[in-house]
Amino acid sequence: MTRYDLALIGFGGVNRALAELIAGRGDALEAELGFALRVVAITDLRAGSLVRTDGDGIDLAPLLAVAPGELDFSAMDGGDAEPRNEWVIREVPADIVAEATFTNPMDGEPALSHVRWAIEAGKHVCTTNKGPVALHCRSLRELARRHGVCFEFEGTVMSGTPVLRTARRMFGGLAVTGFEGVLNGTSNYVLGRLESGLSFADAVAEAQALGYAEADPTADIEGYDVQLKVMILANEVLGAGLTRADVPCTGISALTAEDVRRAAAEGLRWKLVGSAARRPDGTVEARVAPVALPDGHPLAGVTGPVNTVAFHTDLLGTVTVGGPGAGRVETAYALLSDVIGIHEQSGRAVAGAKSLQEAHRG
Ligand SMILES: NC(=O)c1ccc[n+]([C@@H]2O[C@H](COP(=O)([O-])OP(=O)(O)OC[C@H]3O[C@@H](n4cnc5c(N)ncnc54)[C@H](O)[C@@H]3O)[C@@H](O)[C@H]2O)c1
Ligand SMILES: N[C@@H](CCO)C(=O)O
Repeated sequence: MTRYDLALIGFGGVNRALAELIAGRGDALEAELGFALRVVAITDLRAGSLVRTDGDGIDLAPLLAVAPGELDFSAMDGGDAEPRNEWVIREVPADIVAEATFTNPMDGEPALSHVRWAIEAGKHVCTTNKGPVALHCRSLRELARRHGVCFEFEGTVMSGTPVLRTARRMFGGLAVTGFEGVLNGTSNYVLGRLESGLSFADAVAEAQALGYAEADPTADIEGYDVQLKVMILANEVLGAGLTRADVPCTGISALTAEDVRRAAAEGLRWKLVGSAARRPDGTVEARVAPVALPDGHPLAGVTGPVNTVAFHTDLLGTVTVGGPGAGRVETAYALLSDVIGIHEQSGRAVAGAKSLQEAHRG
């Protein structure tokens, strides 16, 4: 039975939910997917680092029994008060590094370094971190190709809803001309709560407690989170090569509860919309801005942390993908789907190498 050893970098909502998935349904996953998962290292800014490469690896149950803010690895066997990210990523034997530290929309650090170190050390990477992907995807892909490892990031757009894989695998042979979507769970949740009478601050606090918001929710409210997602989608699906400067961005902070409620009374729903469209000269224009959509519009009925993106194509017209856009478990599932993707690609690589060997022998 194949087994993948995982190093978890960042042990907040998402990677903790991944650990819960592995601890809670590892055996069922093993039976269904044909591979086992073992966590051999965890690092976190607040908890420190923990490494166990013997036996079953790290015993996850006792860690998960401790409240997130109170976890301290320093007194544990194999533990250290320091996160020791670089040492863990480069030196601890692991097959896959799951990166889920905070997203930095300016330069992608420190996640960018985490991803680079892992790839340079010959480890596959899956990440939910938008910074490195939006800002440096091309160079990281090239680095991964040179080192013969996978670089997966399904959770960076619409959490566990497989929008990137759908667009990459299912749109072959047709031209995507653009897309528009509700791509941030927090702001959409906040707009809905304003409509039902909550204050802006209380609505944001709820989204934080539910695990939807970024470490600094300004990124959700001012649209930077959607800006990164539009870049990722446009660069993946339209081959756009967009930088942040190419995507003008306005968030929802200028909207008041009164604006939202008055619009609703008039049959309009405020949504934070991220969009991109190919111009006749082949370049791509993109933006993030709040829009008051009429009730019948396909994006007007998208509520709470649900996200939806409508892709415009030449052969199929508009194809809409919708599902959870945020949430700890939903995003942990994206990491699991990345591991499945890595397993499939590794299987293909092994099968390809075997058939090459057979061809040489035959
Ligand atoms: N929560 C979601 O719904 C969601 C959805 C999609 C993508 N994401 C992305 O996934 C990532 C993780 O999200 P989350 O909800 O778990 O965030 P979180 O704030 O709950 O957890 C992040 C963790 O990373 C740790 N950390 C920060 N800097 C670190 C460093 N330098 N070294 C080691 N640990 C460090 C923090 O201590 C924290 O425990 C973020 O980049 C976020 O943008 C989150
Ligand atoms: N903070 C983000 C998480 C998902 O990327 C959101 O609310 O959509």
